[in-house]
Amino acid sequence: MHSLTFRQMSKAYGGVPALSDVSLTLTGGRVHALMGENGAGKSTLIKLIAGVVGADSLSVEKDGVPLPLASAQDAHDAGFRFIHQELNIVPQISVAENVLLGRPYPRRFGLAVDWPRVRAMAREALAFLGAAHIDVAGLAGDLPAGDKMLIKIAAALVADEGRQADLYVLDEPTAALTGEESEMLFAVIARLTAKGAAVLYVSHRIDEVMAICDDVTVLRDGRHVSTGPVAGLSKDQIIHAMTGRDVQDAYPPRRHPIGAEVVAEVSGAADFTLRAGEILGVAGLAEAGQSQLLGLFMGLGRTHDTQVRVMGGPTPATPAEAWARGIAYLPRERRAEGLMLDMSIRANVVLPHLGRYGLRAKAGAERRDAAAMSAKMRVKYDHIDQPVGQLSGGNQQKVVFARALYGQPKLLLLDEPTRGVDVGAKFDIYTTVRDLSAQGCAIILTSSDLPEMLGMCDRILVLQDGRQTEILDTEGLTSAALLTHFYPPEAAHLTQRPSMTSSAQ
Ligand SMILES: Nc1ncnc2c1ncn2[C@@H]1O[C@H](COP(=O)(O)OP(=O)(O)OP(=O)(O)O)[C@@H](O)[C@H]1O
Repeated sequence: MHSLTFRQMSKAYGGVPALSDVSLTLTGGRVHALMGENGAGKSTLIKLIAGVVGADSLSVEKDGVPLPLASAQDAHDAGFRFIHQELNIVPQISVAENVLLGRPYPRRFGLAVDWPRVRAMAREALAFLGAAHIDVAGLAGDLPAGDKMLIKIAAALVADEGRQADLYVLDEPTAALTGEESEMLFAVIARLTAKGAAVLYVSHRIDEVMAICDDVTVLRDGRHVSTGPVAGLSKDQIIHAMTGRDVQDAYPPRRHPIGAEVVAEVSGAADFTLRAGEILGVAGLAEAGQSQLLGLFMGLGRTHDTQVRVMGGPTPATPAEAWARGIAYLPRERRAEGLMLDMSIRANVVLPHLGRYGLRAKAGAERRDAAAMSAKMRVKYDHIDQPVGQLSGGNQQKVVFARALYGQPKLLLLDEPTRGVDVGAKFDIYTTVRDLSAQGCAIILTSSDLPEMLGMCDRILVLQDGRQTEILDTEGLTSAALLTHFYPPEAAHLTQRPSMTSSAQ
C-alpha cells in the first residue's frame, strides 16, 4: 500500500490566505474524509493536489520519495485522479465515447476507429466498477445521475489502461445522487480501496462520512484543526471541530398556524392549493418533475399540462414578472441558472429587485442591503463588490439564498436549497425559512434530503413521472415510509433495500 504525504500546503488569494500550512497523509486502502465549513479551504486543497492552482508552498512524497507537483500533468503522472460533482459528461454522445473522452481512440491499422474495441474498453472499465448494467452504446445523456458518475469514474480508469490509480479524490460526489445511487458509489469506493487505492472524500454529509470513511481531517478558516480515525468520533464532535461551536442539530418546529389566504392554486398534472405560511414539499425519485413544477411559478415551461394561479392572478409570463410579483426562486443549478460569476456579490443579490431602487442607481443602498442579507446568511467574503466566482461553492449558494430572501417574498420556491451548504449554515437556513413562513410567506421546497423535507414541510406532494400521485401529511411520516410512495406499486420491492443516505439523521 502506498502512502502519500502532502506537506505545508499554503495558498493565498490577493494576500488573503485560503489555506495555511496544512499537511495531510493519505494511505492506500483507506478512505480519508476532508471536512470543514463553507470557505474552510477544502476545494483549495484539492486544487493544489490537482496542480491546477499554483501553491505558495507544497511538497509531496510518495512512500517517502519526493514527487514534483507543479502542474495538472504532474498530478496525473503521480497517479492522482479527480472526480468532481459537476457531471461534465457529454450528453449527446454514447456512453463508450464518454468513457474514452479525451483519449486517443483505438484504430484498425492506424486508420478507422475500432468501434468494437472502444465499446469493449468501456465495457471492461464499467464491469470493473460493478456497473455492467450500463449499455455502452446508449446515449450518455439519457442515464440517471448515478450512472453518469460511474461513467466518469470509468473514464478515469480507462485513462490508466485499466490499472487503477494511487489516489482518487471525490469532491461532494453524492450531492446530485439519489440514496440508491450513492450506495452504488460507496460500493465502487470499497472496491477501489480493497485494491489498494487511497481515497480523499470531501463531503458536508456527516452521516455519509461516518459510514464510509476511515479517517477524517477537519479544516477551519484554511487551517488544520484535527486528523484522526472516524471510529469512536461522534457526530457532535465532528460538527464541533468544524464550526468551533455547538450547532443546533434539529429542525425548528412550526410555531404559527398556517394562514387562510390562498397563495397559489394548481390544477392539471398537479392539483393543490397553497396557503400563506404553508411549507409544501415536492418529492419523488430523481427527475420526477420536481424542478419543472417549481419552474411553472416563474413562467418557465409553460407547455406543461398544469395550470397555475398565483395570488389571484395568472401564471407569471416571465421570471422578471414573477420576481416583481413577490415570487422568489432558488434554482437547483446555481452556477448555470442562479449566478453571474463575474459580477459582484452586491449585483447578484439585488439584480432581480432593481425596480425597488428607482431609476437612479443607488449603489450605496444596494451595497447596504446586499451586505445585510449576506451577513444574515453568514456569507464569507472579503468585500461586497468581490466577484461571486471568487467565493467558495457553499458561499455562492448562500448568495443565491440571500437574493431569494431579499424583498420579503410572498411565495418562495426552493430547489435543493442546502446542497453544498455546511452544517451550521444549513440550520441557519431552516430557521430563516421557518421565520418567513411565520410571516405568511408560502414556501415550496424540493430536496433529495428526505429528513430535511420531513423536518421542514407541512405536507409533501409526491410526483411520479411528472404527475402528482398523492399529498401526504408529514406528521408521523418517516423517510422509509415516504420513500415507498416514490415508486409505482409494481416496483415497491425496490425500497426493501436499506438505504443509508435516505434514512440517515
Ligand atoms: N479565485 C479566488 N479568488 C479569491 N478568493 C478565493 C478564490 N478561490 C477561493 N477563494 C477563497 O478561498 C477560501 C477557501 O475557499 P474554498 O473554495 O477552498 O472553500 P471550501 O472549503 O471548498 O468551501 P465550500 O464548502 O463552500 O465548497 C474562501 O474564503 C474563498 O473565498
